[in-house]
Amino acid sequence: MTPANQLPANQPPAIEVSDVVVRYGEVVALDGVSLSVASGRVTGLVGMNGSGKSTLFKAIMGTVRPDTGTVLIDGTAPVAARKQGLVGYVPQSEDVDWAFPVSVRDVVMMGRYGRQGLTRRARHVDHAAVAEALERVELTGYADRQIGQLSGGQRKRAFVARGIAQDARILLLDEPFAGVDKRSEATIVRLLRELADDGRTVLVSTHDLHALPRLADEAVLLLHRVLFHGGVAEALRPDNLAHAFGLDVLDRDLDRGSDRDRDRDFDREGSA
Ligand SMILES: Nc1ncnc2c1ncn2[C@@H]1O[C@H](COP(=O)(O)OP(=O)(O)OP(=O)(O)O)[C@@H](O)[C@H]1O
Repeated sequence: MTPANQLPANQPPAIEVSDVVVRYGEVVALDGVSLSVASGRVTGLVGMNGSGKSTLFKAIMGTVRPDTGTVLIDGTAPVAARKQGLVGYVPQSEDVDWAFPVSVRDVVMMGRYGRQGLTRRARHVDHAAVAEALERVELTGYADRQIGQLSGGQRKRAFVARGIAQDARILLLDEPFAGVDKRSEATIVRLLRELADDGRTVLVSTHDLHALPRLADEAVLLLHRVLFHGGVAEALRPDNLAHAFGLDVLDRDLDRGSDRDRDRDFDREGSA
C-alpha cells in the first residue's frame, strides 16, 4: 500500500487542490487549502462544524468557484469533470428534498443522465446498471418506494447507488454516517472499501471518529486549511484532534482563566 501523501511517481493525483481560498462575503471558509488525493484509497475528511468540509466538496465539484487557487480532477477542471460524470456526490441529508416525488430507482437512474443525452431515454444498459447498483447497496426490494420513505441509512445507500450507477471515478460523501444505523454504516463502509479496491477515489467527510480506522486508509484534518494529512492512527492522536477541533484554544482559555483566578486571589490577598 502506498503511504499516505506519497503518490506513485507516474500517477497524477485524482484530486489536486492547490492553495484554494473560498470566501462567502466576510467569512473565509477555505484559507489556502492544498491537498492531493490518490486514487484507489478511502480518505477521511475530518473537521468540526463550519471548518469548510462542504465548501471543499463544492470546490471539487465545481459548484463553488475558488476566489484564488485551483482544483484539478484527473487533470481536468471541476466543471468539465462533473459534466463528464467523473465525480459522484452523496449529499448531506439536509441538502435533499426528501418529499420530492421520485422513487429510489429514479434517484439511482439520475446517475445515468450524463450518458442519456437530452432525451434522457433510459436504454437497457442503463436499467441494467441501475439494477446492479441497487443490488450492491442491498436496496433491490425498495426500488419503487418514494425516496423519503426510506430510513436515514437506506437513503444514503440510495445515493451511493447513484454514484455506482454513474460509474464515477471519484466519489465524495458528505457525512454518510449521520443518522445511520449500524447495519447501514457497515454496508456503506464495505461498499466504499470495494470501490477504492476497484481503483476509485473515495473522499468521505465525517464527524464519526470511531468509524475512521475501519473506513479510511488516510485522513485529512481540516480547519479552513489542511492541518494534517496522513495515516489514520496519527490523525487520531489527541494533540492532532485537539488542534483540529479547537481544543487547544479551549485549553489556552482555561489556562488564561486560571491565571485570571490566580491574579484575582493574589489581588484579594494583597488588599486584605
Ligand atoms: N452559502 C454560504 N454563505 C455564507 N457563509 C457560508 C455559506 N456556506 C458556508 N458558509 C460558512 O462557511 C464556513 C464553512 O462552512 P462549511 O459548510 O463548508 O463547513 P462544514 O465543515 O461543512 O460544516 P458542517 O460540518 O457543519 O457541515 C462556515 O463558517 C459557514 O457558516
